[in-house]
Amino acid sequence: MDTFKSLLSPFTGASNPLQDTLKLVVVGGTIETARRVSVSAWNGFIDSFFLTAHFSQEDYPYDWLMHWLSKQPAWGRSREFDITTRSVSRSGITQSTTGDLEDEEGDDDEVMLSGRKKRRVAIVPSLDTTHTIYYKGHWLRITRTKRFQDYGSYAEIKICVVARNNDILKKLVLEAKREYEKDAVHRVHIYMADTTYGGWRWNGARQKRPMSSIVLEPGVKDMILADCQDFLCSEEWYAGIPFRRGYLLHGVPGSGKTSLIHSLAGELGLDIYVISLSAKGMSDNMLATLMGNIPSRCILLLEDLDAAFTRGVSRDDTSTGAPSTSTSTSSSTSTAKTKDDSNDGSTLTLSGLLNSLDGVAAAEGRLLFATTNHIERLDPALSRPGRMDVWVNFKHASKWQAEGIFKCFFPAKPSSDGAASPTAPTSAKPGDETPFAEGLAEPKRKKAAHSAPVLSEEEISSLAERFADAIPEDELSVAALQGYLLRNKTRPRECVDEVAAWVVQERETRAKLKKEKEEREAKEKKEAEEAEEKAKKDAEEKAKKEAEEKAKEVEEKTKEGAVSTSEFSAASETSADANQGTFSVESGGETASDQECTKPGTDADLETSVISDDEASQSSDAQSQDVKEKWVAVKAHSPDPGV
Ligand SMILES: Nc1ncnc2c1ncn2[C@@H]1O[C@H](COP(=O)(O)OP(=O)(O)OP(=O)(O)O)[C@@H](O)[C@H]1O
Repeated sequence: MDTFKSLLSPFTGASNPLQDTLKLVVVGGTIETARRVSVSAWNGFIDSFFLTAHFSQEDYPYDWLMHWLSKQPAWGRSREFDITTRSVSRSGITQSTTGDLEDEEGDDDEVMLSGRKKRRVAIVPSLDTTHTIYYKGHWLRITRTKRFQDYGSYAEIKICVVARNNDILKKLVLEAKREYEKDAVHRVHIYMADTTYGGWRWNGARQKRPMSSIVLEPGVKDMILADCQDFLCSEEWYAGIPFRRGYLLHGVPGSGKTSLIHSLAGELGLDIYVISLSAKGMSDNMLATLMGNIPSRCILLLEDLDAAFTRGVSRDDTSTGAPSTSTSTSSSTSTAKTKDDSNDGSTLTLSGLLNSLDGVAAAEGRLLFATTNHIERLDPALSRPGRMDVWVNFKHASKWQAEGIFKCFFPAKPSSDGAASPTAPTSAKPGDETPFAEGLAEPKRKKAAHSAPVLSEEEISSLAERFADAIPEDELSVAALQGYLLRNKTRPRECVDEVAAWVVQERETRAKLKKEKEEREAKEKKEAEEAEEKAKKDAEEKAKKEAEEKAKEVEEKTKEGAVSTSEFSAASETSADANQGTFSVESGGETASDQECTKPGTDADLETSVISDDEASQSSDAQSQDVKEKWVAVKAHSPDPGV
C-alpha cells in the first residue's frame, strides 16, 4: 500500500520533484513494456493458431472474394467501409449488397425518362482496416491492403481464421466462386491487349446478346454454334493434335461479324480477348507474350486482320505483306502514311503472327475468331485450315434478313391462345430454324421512354413482308437497316410506308458519298503528285546551286593560286573548268610538285602546299622576298590518265 502511495505521490505533490520525475519514468516504461509484451504475445497467439491466406488482385479468387464480401450482411454492422459505384473487383461486377444504398422505391421508368442512368452502389472492405466476419462457425479477420508492383499498385485481401486445417478457407473460396459465377452468368468479359506492358487489360463486362437477335441466313448461326460447342467438348479427341480452332468471318462492314462473336461468347460462357495487330508497339515478341498469357478456354479475337497487313505486317521484313494483286488504290499519300505508321514501334511480321498462333505458347482450347472486310488481302498462309478452319462470308442484307430484323424490332402481341409470338420471317423455308424467340426490342421495351404500339401477330407478319419487299437484295447493310428501324422504333406502320423512299434516299446518299470519296482521292493523288514534282524540282535546283557555288569557290581558289604562282613562277599557267567543278594546273617546270599535280584522280578540293625549285632559287636570289610559300590548287580528277 505504501509503495502504491509513493508511486502516486507525483500526482499528489507530496514528495520532491526529482523523485517524482524518476517515478513517472518508471511507471511509463513499465506500461510501454507491458503493451509491447502483450502485442507480441497476441501476434504469437495469432501465428500459432490462425491460418492466413492471401488473395492478390491479379488473380481470379480476389474477384470472387470481393464479390462475396460485397454481399455479406456483416456490412450492416460495420463501422468502417468503402461505398463505391465503381467496379468492386478486377472484373467489375458491381453488386447490389445488403447494406447498399439502392433506391428500392425508385421507379425504373421514371429514371429512364429523365435520361439518367441508374447507378448501383456496393459496400466493400475499406483499405488497411481489419473486419471480422462470422462464417460457418469461424471468425474471419479480413484485411484489404495495397501493395506496389512494377506496373502500378495492386490490392490484396488477407484472411485470418482460427482453425486446425485450411478446410474452412477452401469452403469459403469455393462458395465465393460459385456465387461469382452465378452472378456473372449474364455478362461477357472483354479483355484488351495492352502493348505497353504485354498484358491483358480488363475492358468491361457486357450484357450477353441473345443469339436470336443476330439475323443471318438460315442455318449459319446454328452451324457455327454447334461447331464451337463440339470443339469445346472434344479435348480428348484432340489428343496429339493442337487443341485449337479458328474461324474467319469475312465480308462487308456492318453485317454482324463482331455482334455474332459477342453473342457466341455469351452463349458459350467464354471471355473475349481482343488483340489489335495494328496497335502501337505490337511486335513479334509482344504478340508471343500476349498469347502466352491467354487462359485455356476463351475466345481470341483478331479484329480487322487485313488492317494489320496494309500497315506492313510482312512475311519478311521488307515486303508489305499485301498481295501484289491488291486492289488497293493507294496513292502516294497513303504510301507515305503507311511509312509514317510503320515508325510507331510496331514490328510485327507475318511469320511472327503465324508462330504466335501455332507456337507452343498459344493457348490450348481457345477459339480464334478473325474478322476482315478484305479477305483478298490476306496471305494464304494465314487463312489455311488449321489456322482458320471455318470461313463464313457475311453479305449485305437479304430480304430474308430484312424481314427477320423487322420482327426483332417489333415483336408481336402474344396470340389469344397464349402461345409465344412467332418471330421468324414468314417467308422462311420449311425446316428453317425459328431464331427470333427473344427479340432485340423485347427486354428494352419495359424501360423504354417511348411507347411503340404492340401490333397483332398477323399485322407484324404482313408489315415485315412488305418491309422486306421494299429492301433490295444484297445492297444495304444490316447495320443500315438497323439504323432506319431504330429511327422509327415507335412507328412500325409508317416505317414500312416510308421504307421505299428511304431506300431511294439511301442510294442517293451512297452515290454522293462515293463520288465525294473518289473526288477526294483524286485530289489527294493530284496533290501528292504535285508535291512530289515540286520536291523533285527543288532537289534539282538545290543540286545545281551547290554545284555552281562549288565551281565558283574552286574558281576563286584557282585564281588565288594563279596570282600566287605568278609571283614565283611566270611559266605556270592555270585553267579551270567551272562548269564541271574541275580544274587543272600546268607547270612548265619539271618539279616534284608538278608530277604530283598531274597525277590523275586527285581530289578537286585538295590543296597542296609546295615550294618549287624555281621559287627556291628565286627566294635565294631575292632574299628580300618574305613569301616562301606558294599555294597551288591541285588539278582535279581527269578521266584521261594521260592528262
Ligand atoms: N446480321 C445482323 N443481325 C443483327 N444485327 C446486325 C447484323 N449485322 C449488323 N447488325 C447490327 O449492326 C451493327 C454493326 O454490326 P457489327 O459491328 O457486328 O458489324 P461488323 O460486320 O462486325 O462490321 P465491321 O466489319 O465494320 O466491324 C450492330 O449494332 C449490330 O447490331
